[in-house]
Amino acid sequence: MQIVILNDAIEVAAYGADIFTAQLNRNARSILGLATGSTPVALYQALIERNQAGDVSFKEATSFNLDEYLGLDGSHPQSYRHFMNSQLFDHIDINKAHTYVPPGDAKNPVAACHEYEEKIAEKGGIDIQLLGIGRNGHIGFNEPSSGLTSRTRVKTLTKATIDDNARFFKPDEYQPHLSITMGIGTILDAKKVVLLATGENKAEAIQAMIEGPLTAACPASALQMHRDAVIVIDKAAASKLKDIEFYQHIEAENQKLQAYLASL
Ligand SMILES: N[C@@H]1[C@@H](O)[C@H](O)[C@@H](COP(=O)(O)O)O[C@@H]1O
Repeated sequence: MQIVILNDAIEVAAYGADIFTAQLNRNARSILGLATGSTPVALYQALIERNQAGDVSFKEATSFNLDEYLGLDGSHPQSYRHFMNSQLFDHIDINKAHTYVPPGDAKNPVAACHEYEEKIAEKGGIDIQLLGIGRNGHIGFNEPSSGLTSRTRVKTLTKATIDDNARFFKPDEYQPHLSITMGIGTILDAKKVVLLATGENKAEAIQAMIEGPLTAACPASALQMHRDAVIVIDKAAASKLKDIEFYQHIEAENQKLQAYLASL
């Protein structure tokens, strides 16, 4: 894991946007794995600005989202398809036919999960996967107890996640308790993984993910097994890490090494 600790959410979003911009400028046909939640919004805003300024293009890119609520179709304002359209796709030059979100209205959700996996494989796999993290350590909608090699499937949400996401729904609005989510195995197959987290309410999950044991009790801890996982967090989200100074030291050394390699 590469652990990058920055001052605040603005720096985290800019750092994440730099990684995605570099990826797309290296390979315009990149297969992007995208995420929802409030954390990536600022990163998407940065990408929209860069796209409109002509600094990065999504014209040739393809995207796969991590998850979707089961029971909501894409026109529902709380669906993740709607979120992606309004927060990113409507404002950039991506071909929407090349943006995939698990179908929350699938008649046969189990078959839809298999088809989603097949589609990812058909496109050649995900080059770079963006992730947030739930307070209970979930990634996508892989709640605690999720299999560490799981694939895209229907998952039941925990009460904690339903409560955390209730803020997006009106008090009398139906809030799904089921989802379709990429599995942890699906996420680990991405060539690169970038997890963003900000704020003190993520500090416990971040500590468990980085310093805790590899365990289904903290699904994000599976990223310890990924060969190219970058964890970008602000100081508040890093505040419960026991070895924070060591991680900062490693990153400083890493930057020196990168500068040296670039000078060769
Ligand atoms: N399925 C999403 C996750 O992918 C996301 O990481 C999490 C945290 O969201 P936020 O960034 O709003 O804290 O929310 C939802 O549960």
